[in-house]
Amino acid sequence: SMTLEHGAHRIGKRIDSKMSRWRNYGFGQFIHWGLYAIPGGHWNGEYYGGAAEWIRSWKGMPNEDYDNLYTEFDPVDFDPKAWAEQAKDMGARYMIITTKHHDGFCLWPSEFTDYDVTNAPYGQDIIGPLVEAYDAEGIDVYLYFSVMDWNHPGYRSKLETAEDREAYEGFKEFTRNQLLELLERYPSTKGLWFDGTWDAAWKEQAEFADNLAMEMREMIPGLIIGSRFRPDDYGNRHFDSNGDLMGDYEQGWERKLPDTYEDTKGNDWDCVMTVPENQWGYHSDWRGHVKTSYELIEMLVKSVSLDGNFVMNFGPNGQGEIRKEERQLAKEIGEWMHKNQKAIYDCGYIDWEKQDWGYYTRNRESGEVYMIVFNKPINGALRIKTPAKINLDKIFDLNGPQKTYRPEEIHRNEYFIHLDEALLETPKVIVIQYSEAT
Ligand SMILES: C[C@@H]1N[C@@H](C#Cc2ccccc2)[C@H](O)[C@@H]1O
Repeated sequence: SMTLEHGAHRIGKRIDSKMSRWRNYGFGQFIHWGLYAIPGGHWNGEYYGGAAEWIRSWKGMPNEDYDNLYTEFDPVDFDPKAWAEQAKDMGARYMIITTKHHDGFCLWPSEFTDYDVTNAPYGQDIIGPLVEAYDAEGIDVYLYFSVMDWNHPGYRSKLETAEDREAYEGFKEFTRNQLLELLERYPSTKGLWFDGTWDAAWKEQAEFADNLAMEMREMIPGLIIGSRFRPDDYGNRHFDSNGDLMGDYEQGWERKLPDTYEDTKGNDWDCVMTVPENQWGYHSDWRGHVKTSYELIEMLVKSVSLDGNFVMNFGPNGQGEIRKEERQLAKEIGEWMHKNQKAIYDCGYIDWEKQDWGYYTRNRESGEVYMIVFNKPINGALRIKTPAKINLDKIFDLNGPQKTYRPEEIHRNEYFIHLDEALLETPKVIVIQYSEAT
């Protein structure tokens, strides 16, 4: 392997209690909110087919028109307590809020730029009340921060001239100042979710990013930072030039899921997921497929079954309201979570052979296994194959009358259990208590 100054500084998972808390969340909420919510995917009567939070990059939106949107930002319906209660009811255990997206507009009063909420009609801090409201609900808050910043004069996507490099030094200082400012203002945050770090200019900043990450971790010991922040000595991100994960967990699963445990490389990871195909910020005209609560629950379950966290995105509108489609999804997912959260919280992967009926999760403390059944076979027989020396001691429904199942052995370590239900209305959880033969 290569000698790297600024590659991975740890091989394998973090095992401290703060990271265990992160690992056990299971379910999180992403919130993308900012100036892009005002146009909501339209400008001058034209429909923008891209991701709403990228509308500034569209030829139909002149940059100066976008950059002046801050003069209209006055979300009179913003109600952080209502958002936090909804997240609690949905069963989210952490929340990631965009403090600054690629456009550079800051949802907190920043000392280092005028392009922030204090200079908009709204005039007040948005991040502080959100942190407070979510902390009050016991939901941990993480701060999303885009390094790429289209508003800052020193930002460069690549460094070609001496002038570029000069300007970029100022941009790096600005970036550091804003990050330390966020940790100073919101010390209860548990971590940072970085984005906008794919530029060539940033990929040359291995030493700067490494030192900044260390500085932030000194400010808040145990701070959780994923694989999307630092480039290594050769500009590699997520995994360094030796293939080792950089940061505390893998942030590569954006709008996609791993299919097998091997795909996760045995690392901690999160999947961040949009409700439409590709809209993070508010778009008033969702086209194409909009995911149902069934699909989102399956993605959540699949994530946990593969040792990851699933983070579902919400995009409040320009008035600060959460749209009805998202409210309905939160309600439906919450109904399932209220009855089945035991199969999600504090759970992760178990190396039993995946079956067509659905997914296994395993509680990391108790060792209790959960079968989460999505696909009932025509004959109602659910196959269970375990590694050798595993005894199935007790099998019963998580909900409803405590129905117990008698496994029918069909081969060594292979069984059927038989469902009574003619039809499953929602994904069904069955509990397996097992022991290992000594
Ligand atoms: C978490 C998500 N990352 C951002 C992006 C992107 C992007 C942009 C261009 C090509 C590929 C990905 C989205 O705007 C959203 O914030």
